[in-house]
Amino acid sequence: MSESTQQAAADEREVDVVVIGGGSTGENVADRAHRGGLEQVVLVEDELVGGECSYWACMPSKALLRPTAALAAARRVPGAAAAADGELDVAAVLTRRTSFTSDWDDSSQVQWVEGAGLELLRGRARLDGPRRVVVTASDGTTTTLVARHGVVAAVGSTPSEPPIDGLDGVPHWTSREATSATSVPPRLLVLGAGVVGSEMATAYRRLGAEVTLVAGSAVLSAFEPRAGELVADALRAEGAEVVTGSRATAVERDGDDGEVRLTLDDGRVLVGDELLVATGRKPRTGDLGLETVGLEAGQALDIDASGLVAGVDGRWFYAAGDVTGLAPLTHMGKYAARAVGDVLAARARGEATDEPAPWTPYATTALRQAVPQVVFTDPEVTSVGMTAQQARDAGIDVRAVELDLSVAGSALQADGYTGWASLVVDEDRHVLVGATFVGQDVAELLHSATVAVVGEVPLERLWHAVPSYPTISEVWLRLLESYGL
Ligand SMILES: Cc1cc2nc3c(=O)[nH]c(=O)nc-3n(C[C@H](O)[C@H](O)[C@H](O)COP(=O)(O)OP(=O)(O)OC[C@H]3O[C@@H](n4cnc5c(N)ncnc54)[C@H](O)[C@@H]3O)c2cc1C
Ligand SMILES: NC(=O)c1ccc[n+]([C@@H]2O[C@H](COP(=O)([O-])OP(=O)(O)OC[C@H]3O[C@@H](n4cnc5c(N)ncnc54)[C@H](O)[C@@H]3O)[C@@H](O)[C@H]2O)c1
Repeated sequence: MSESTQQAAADEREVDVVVIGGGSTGENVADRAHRGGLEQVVLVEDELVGGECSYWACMPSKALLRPTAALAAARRVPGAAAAADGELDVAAVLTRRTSFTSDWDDSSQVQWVEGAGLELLRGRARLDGPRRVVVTASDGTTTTLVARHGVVAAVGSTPSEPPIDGLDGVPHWTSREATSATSVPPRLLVLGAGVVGSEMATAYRRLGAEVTLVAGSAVLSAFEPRAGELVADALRAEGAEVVTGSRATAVERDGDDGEVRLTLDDGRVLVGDELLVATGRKPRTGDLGLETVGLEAGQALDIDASGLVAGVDGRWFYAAGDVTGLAPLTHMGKYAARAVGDVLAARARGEATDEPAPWTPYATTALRQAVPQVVFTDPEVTSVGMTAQQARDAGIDVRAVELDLSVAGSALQADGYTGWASLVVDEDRHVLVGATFVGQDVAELLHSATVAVVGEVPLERLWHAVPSYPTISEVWLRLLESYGL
């Protein structure tokens, strides 16, 4: 027992489960474990209950994007366009965004936690050896929890920034400032053209900023290459500058909020009034006490199919959500959370002792095989499963079919509709292992592809899933025809 734990011994309590992190993932683990029959489930949260998604990620970012997408959509439909020729009301957009974050107040989520029968403990949690968690409250008092059935790390991730000369000393935006800003900078530099960079470049361009998007790679390089090309084309068409294949080497700023100058590896210097660094995320495990259970501080937590962390003795330490480095998305964190909460309850009853088989109730198979994602740029980019290249790299005998998205439904949706779609087929099994749709309003098309991938529906049977006319879903028919059905 460490010195800090000895001091806190008077406050030591045994409980069923400790969930560290009250974000969307942690809330769901705790709820499922409790519903499964575990009475004393303690949720430990250091900041706002609800985590990144509610306050600085999904909700506010989509709230910034949605009004601009609605306006752009109306302007693409003659007749409606005439009624939509005014200016975007930026103040109203920001106000609505703030309402979606409940003004960064977590009272309603706290109410939900309490109503669900969970115990909320405010403070910073640290592991202190197997099954032990020391929680330090903001006034310095500590509580030691000893978990009978398990400890779950659902601590999320934080921005990861590249080593750029001067960056540490220059105040700049991360996704938190970009999603909570109270005004729009006249000129915004965005470093990183992944999901955060592409979405925020779209939002801020449409809110009136001059935007320059810079990436070492192509835009949205984790997706099919055509998806990123179409998003880059659209951003350029709306007046943003898109610089790909360039790395930033140095940054400087006049004072704390003056002009920012970003130097690129080809010598160019970009100038802006604000800089958003959106170059990926890292697991929030730097100060979690991982070394007290034989793991390395700062590492992503490697999990088995039931969420059990690899490299730790005994069956008590689980992880879910961004901290695992797998599919850092709210819906996938919650999917993993359901499995972990359920398996904790099952194992407390003496059931589910082995690692679960793929696609069985306690398994998180989709985390590795069928991750759906929507990027809310315009065009939207949606994908599930593997890109053609990823499938080839995995040794699958692949055939990819792709086409421009142009069907009666898309023509009706918007004049000049621009879109693209592809299917990645495993030729041995004749099933889909991946799909991508790009275009306005394709987000709702994605779940059909997810069902096809997860269900391993043979193409010959998929042929009988007839898309309604005239909808954008008709692209499914065109894709299957292109395949040769
Ligand atoms: C700008 C942006 C937009 C995004 N948009 C989307 C989207 O549209 N759709 C989507 O699916 N995903 C989106 N994501 C990803 C999504 O936000 C994350 O995948 C999700 O929030 C992860 O949830 P989590 O519960 O694992 O982690 P978090 O939400 O980060 O929650 C972890 C919680 O743990 C707490 N915590 C950490 N360490 C401790 C500790 N030691 N003690 C106590 N508490 C601790 C933190 O305070 C935090 O509340 C977006 C991300 C960003 C950055
Ligand atoms: N709609 C959504 O689902 C949504 C929205 C936002 C974020 N997210 C989640 O958040 C995660 C993090 O997003 P992100 O955009 O921060 O990361 P990301 O991994 O998607 O993209 C990082 C980008 O930074 C670039 N980059 C890295 N180092 C660089 C350097 N030194 N110089 C220039 N460019 C550099 C990369 O080339 C890439 O374009 C995503 O993986 C996603 O899961 C999801």
